[in-house]
Amino acid sequence: MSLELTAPAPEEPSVADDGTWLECIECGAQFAPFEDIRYTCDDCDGLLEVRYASPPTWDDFDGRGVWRYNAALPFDEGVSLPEGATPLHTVPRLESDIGVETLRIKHEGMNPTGSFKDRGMTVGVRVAKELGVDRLACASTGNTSAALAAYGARGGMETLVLLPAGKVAAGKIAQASLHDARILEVDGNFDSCLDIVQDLAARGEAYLLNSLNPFRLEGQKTIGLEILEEFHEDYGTYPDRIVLPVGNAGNTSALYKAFRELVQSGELDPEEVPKLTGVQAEGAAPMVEAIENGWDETKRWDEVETKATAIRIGNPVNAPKALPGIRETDGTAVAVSDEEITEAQRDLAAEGVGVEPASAASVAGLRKLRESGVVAEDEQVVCLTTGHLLKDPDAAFEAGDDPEPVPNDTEAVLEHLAE
Ligand SMILES: N[C@@H](CCOP(=O)(O)O)C(=O)O
Repeated sequence: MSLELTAPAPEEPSVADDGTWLECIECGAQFAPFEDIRYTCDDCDGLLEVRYASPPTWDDFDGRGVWRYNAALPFDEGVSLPEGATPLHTVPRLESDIGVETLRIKHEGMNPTGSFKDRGMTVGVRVAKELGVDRLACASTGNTSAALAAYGARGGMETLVLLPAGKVAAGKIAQASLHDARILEVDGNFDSCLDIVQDLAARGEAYLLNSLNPFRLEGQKTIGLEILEEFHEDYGTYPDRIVLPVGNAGNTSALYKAFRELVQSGELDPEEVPKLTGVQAEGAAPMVEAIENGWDETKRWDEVETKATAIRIGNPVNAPKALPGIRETDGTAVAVSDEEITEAQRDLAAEGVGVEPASAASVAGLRKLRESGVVAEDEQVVCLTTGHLLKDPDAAFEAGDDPEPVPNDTEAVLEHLAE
């Protein structure tokens, strides 16, 4: 495996603030982290990454949840609900049915607002406070808006969310609404919403907290750190592969960064880095297209459709970070149909794990890759499930069984059960 490491400068650059700085992944330009607001490189518009003079070691970590990993984050604590420390479920029947040596499910739906976005927001909203901004904003297929609304409320800040009209699951809008976000429904898809939010941010109207913001991804790195720690505790090894749903490609980028930092600090052998394996819905699969064609960038899909609304995205902004993450860890990407997603949602539910459709894409993708022989039977695999079942009650009703009406009478109920 050729795990390319972009090592930090041997000496801290002059822009470093407490050993932390921002660096462009394209041209290497470096910026002070908290003096000005920027999301991309001033010189070439490339994506930025947060860099640290001292990458973390396992011994640095202490406590529970996202802030256990503060040695790998820009602050010691954040605006917290708290988040992280999600379960790594065993699923014995599914494991044997799919036919891999080990299958564990990292259920990010068990975060405070029901998705992994909370990990990014606890850091992102803390940074917003450091920068002294008033208004936070995001484009969202739903989960980011729910998390931003809750963490913004926790931080006492104004929040603005732009959603694609008619394409956001009910649970997610309810969350943004009750947490008092100002909700704008745009007559367009998620990618158009993000274009507008980027324009608003560029005009200084709001602080952008989508995963284009490099600090969001710092919080999301902790998913990878938790998986490695817990898996190692249980098996004495690290997983061969981590399979994850891909929308804006923030998690793929974040996990890759977590692994690179551990390699840099000598805590992880490049050979032990799990293969990052992305799964998209067939109707919204620009990353799969880029991986299959060996492209260095994705082409924007203007028309996207899938019942997995959380990954209904045609222009993944983090593709320049995520494509190398998949390639350099020897991973792959695969597209699955909506039917395969629903089937996987039922499979997980049969093990007691309730997830929204996009989350089930990881399991659907694993099954497909196992059937085609890309994933071997002796592999140890972790699938990431990104959001809770209750996020999308309509999809759950559609995938599950209908309630049966019965008379208000015990004998009649017994008769009905005997039918
Ligand atoms: N699925 C996401 C889409 C936005 O992604 P982000 O990670 O860039 O915020 C959502 O829940 O809105």
